[in-house]
Amino acid sequence: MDLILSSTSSSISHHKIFTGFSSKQDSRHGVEQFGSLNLKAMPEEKALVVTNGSSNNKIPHVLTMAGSDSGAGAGIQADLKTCAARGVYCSTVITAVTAQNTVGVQDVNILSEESVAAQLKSVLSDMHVDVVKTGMLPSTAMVKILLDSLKQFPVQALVVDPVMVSTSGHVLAGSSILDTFRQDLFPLADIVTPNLKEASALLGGLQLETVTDMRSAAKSLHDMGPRNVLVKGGHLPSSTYAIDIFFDGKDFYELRSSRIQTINTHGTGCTMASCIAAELAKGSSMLSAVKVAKRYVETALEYSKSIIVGNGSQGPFDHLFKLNRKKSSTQQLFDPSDLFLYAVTDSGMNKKWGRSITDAVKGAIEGGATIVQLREKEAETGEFLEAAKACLEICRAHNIPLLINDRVDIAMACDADGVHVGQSDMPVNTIRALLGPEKIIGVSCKTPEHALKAWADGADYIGSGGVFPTNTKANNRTIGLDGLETVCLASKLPVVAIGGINLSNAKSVMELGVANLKGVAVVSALFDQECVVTKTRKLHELLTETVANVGPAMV
Ligand SMILES: Cc1ncc(COP(=O)(O)OP(=O)(O)O)c(N)n1
Ligand SMILES: Cc1nc(C(=O)O)sc1CCOP(=O)(O)O
Ligand SMILES: [Mg+2]
Repeated sequence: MDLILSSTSSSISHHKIFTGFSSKQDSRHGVEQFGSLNLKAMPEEKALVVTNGSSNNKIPHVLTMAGSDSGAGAGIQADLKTCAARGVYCSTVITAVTAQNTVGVQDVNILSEESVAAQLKSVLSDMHVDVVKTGMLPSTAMVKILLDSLKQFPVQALVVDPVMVSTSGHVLAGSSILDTFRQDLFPLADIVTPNLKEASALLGGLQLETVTDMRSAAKSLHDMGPRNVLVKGGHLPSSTYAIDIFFDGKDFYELRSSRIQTINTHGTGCTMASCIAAELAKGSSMLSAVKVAKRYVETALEYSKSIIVGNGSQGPFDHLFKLNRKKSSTQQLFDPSDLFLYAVTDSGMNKKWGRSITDAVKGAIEGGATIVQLREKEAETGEFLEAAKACLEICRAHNIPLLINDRVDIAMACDADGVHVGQSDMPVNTIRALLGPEKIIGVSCKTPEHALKAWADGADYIGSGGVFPTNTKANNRTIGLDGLETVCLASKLPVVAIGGINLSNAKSVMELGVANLKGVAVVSALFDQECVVTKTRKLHELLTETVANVGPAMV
């Protein structure tokens, strides 16, 4: 998935000051700080135990208020599975019981207002809920009940998926509710996540057929009061990609993922919204939550594209595709600026200079390396795994991402932050399905075609080279500074340059001044040296100085 293709500012001035939603920032829903002591309307001693974010016993908690889907692809069931897959507790308030399957919706039984109010009270009066996510809200009265409950029991964030029509075309909330959504619910929402049909209905039947239309829709919906809007373009006609527009009141972000060829798409909307809620409950910023959610859906669809559940024309997908993987709690999320000084290890060089791989990694980090890749071509598997675990500990202690070259198995076994692979290694989409949405994947690219494929396959960055001749990699084709520039200009992903880069030529690389060229990856200039710290530090200083002179395009 291409997470952010463009981010352009809107010229509108907004009536609210956007503070963003993150673990360190406040929210409007009455809780001072996520992760700090939160004394909601609860018995005092209980609040102290369950709401202190620093307590190991506190599990992030999403409450979903939605309809039950008997086929379990969407609604409450999708929300439960999504939260489970993302490591978040999920409680439920059921608004309606639908009878549906892969063919369509056969029956809808709306629960009484009393029952809905009682469910809300049961959960909110007892449990610490971080985020409320709404799906099918079949009546105005239910919206009002929710709003009253939130007044009494404030939560950290409100995610509103304005469900109106099932994918099979069944009406799940009538048009009479539109005014309530617009006037009462949206102003309290941290994000609303309509699909094209819902956005159109909310905007009085406005035709939405292009990305430009989606942008204006996001802006108009934002004017109704939510802090953020995500217009999902999954049904956009004649688009090669699944494009969503995220608008935070200031900037537009165009989020693209590959359009997976499958009929198993039932429940993607509910899943997207509940994944956003789950990530927010864990303390993510809104943009990061949306990015992870989009990638989670894309990965689940890719993984489930051939599964068969039912005989109808729209099947569910497998939310729990990575159930057998343990979840990392300290994963480094990818930041393109991490590519600035990319240290790639080499066991031969370390042996030559009589140092261990862990000492090499420590030295590089001390000298200013911003990301580390273990490239141990000769290592025996067991030895490599032990070394990787030891290096991961060092990297985690310094918040430096650790990637593994080639060996997806080693990366999985030690829970590294990601992998770097070449053109003839395991395909990126397979790696993504194995590693999940948040791991970092880099791919070596020598041509614009490689670069575009890496992006379409869901990589996070590309390594491009050899910029200069190198002795470190046998038979490596040199593409030169020109070749690097051509790849950078074609790439929709951030780029790190590699191959023969050292203190005497790194300046010429960074002086290319292409915005997505984020740094240099280096082996011998750091590790075929007596002192790794000194060489890394010198290169860091040189890069910093060069980037400062080249100007803001590089940052
Ligand atoms: C950052 C970075 N870029 C390119 C490479 C080369 O990877 P690959 O083409 O798979 O070759 P090997 O490193 O496996 O020999 C890299 N390792 N890192
Ligand atoms: C590992 C690697 N990949 C390359 C590519 O062109 O993709 S060049 C290379 C070797 C880089 O080592 P040094 O910094 O010692 O030249
Ligand atoms: Mg390789």
